[in-house]
Amino acid sequence: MEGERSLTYHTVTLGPLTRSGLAQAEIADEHASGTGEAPISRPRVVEVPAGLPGERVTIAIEEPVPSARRRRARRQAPPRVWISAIHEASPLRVPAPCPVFGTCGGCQLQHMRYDAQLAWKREVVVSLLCEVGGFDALELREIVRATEPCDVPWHYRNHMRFSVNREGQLGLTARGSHGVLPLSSCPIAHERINTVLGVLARHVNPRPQVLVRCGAATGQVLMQPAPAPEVAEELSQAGIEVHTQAIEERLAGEIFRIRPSSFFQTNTAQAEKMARLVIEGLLQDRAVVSVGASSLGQSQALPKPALSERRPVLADAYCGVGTFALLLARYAARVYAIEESPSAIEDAQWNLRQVSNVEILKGKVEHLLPTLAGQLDGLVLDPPRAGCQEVVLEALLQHPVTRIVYVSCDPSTLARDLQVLCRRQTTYRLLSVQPLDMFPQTSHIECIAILERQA
Ligand SMILES: C[S@@+](CC[C@H](N)C(=O)[O-])C[C@H]1O[C@@H](n2cnc3c(N)ncnc32)[C@H](O)[C@@H]1O
Repeated sequence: MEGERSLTYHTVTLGPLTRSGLAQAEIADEHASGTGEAPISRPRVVEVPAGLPGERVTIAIEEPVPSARRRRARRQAPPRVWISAIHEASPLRVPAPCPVFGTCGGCQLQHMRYDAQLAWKREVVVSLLCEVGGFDALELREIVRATEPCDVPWHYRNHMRFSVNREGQLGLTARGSHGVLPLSSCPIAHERINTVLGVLARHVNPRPQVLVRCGAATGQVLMQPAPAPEVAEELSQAGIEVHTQAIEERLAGEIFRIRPSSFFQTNTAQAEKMARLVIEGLLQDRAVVSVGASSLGQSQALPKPALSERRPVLADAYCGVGTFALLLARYAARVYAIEESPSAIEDAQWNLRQVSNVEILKGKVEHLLPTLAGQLDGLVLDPPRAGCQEVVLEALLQHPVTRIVYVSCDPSTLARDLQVLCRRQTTYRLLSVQPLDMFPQTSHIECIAILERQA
């Protein structure tokens, strides 16, 4: 009936996790037979937040209210599902510290032991590389490394975008809805962001959103919009001097300026490891640099380049504020840094102001890389979640580059692009894929893949 919600309870054994980190549960769904006889029972799979494979649980399912708009669009909203009782818990289950875990759209895995999160992430990568990438499961055993853990898998996020509800309360949005869950702290936000959140929770905040960023290594805090004077005063008493235009962050011994809308890696400690993996992946065999796995995560300047070799010509495609370009400059004859966002370009120009061998190319990678690829010895690709455009991959097939390091925040588009580069054509060989836990407690997976041109 229109406007009435239906709520049912089912006791089930939970199946595997989806790639979004939700447990699958099969239930029997009853439909009217249409003949006036007994209803027909059909199996249906629902996705259960905060569940783990093999657990015996009772789940509550609240069907959405059918709206005329959705009926016209022939689109049914997913039901709201939650665990109402756990009868047999998985040995992988741990208490989730966040009171809104399971309801909040931010985290999916707080209830899972951290070592199991890491193992699950590797499995997701392997299965996508098999199913989408067309790679053989046996060869992937060697190629896909164990997920690189985050040393402290809490309070790592240096960037949070909070939503503000009609009452001016700040929070994160509930899973599958626009409803705001008011918060005064978040267990994955950096402690300085939580200090800000604690102060803002006592005030009526401007809608629709408040962005808070902090330099994990510098301690600087940026807010947008700028806080009202009385809020700024309270923040100052809490030890936070607010920046509104840009902050600085230190990574691998270099300082980067970051403006509010420029991309910067969300987890500074893991970004440091990533930077080392990128440099190592691109240059290791050139005897230009040796950055062993043992040095991962050490917050110090990168090693000096050897002087013996011809220095390579490199490109940092989708370069953001110039992170990899700046770190690679000392090892290269020339680095081309490609970026389309005006804000990130402005930051990159500042961050690269003291290096003379980096050229910033403003525009889309798909427009600029095809004419550049033929000159390159090495390339970093770090696209957004959508992965690389077909024209970018085509250019890399037409003009093979000796080494490519592909940094990906979505293993499904990584697998799709690797299929083109290494399987549809065998122009490149996949040397390694290193999952790196940039986003602990969530289902997001970051990977660094290293490709070599086939002889
Ligand atoms: C995942 S971020 C990587 C940034 C940088 N490599 C880093 O580690 O900080 C992707 C970047 O690509 C830029 N971008 C997205 N689509 C692009 C395109 N088609 N051409 C050029 N840049 C693009 C975004 O503005 C963003 O800065």
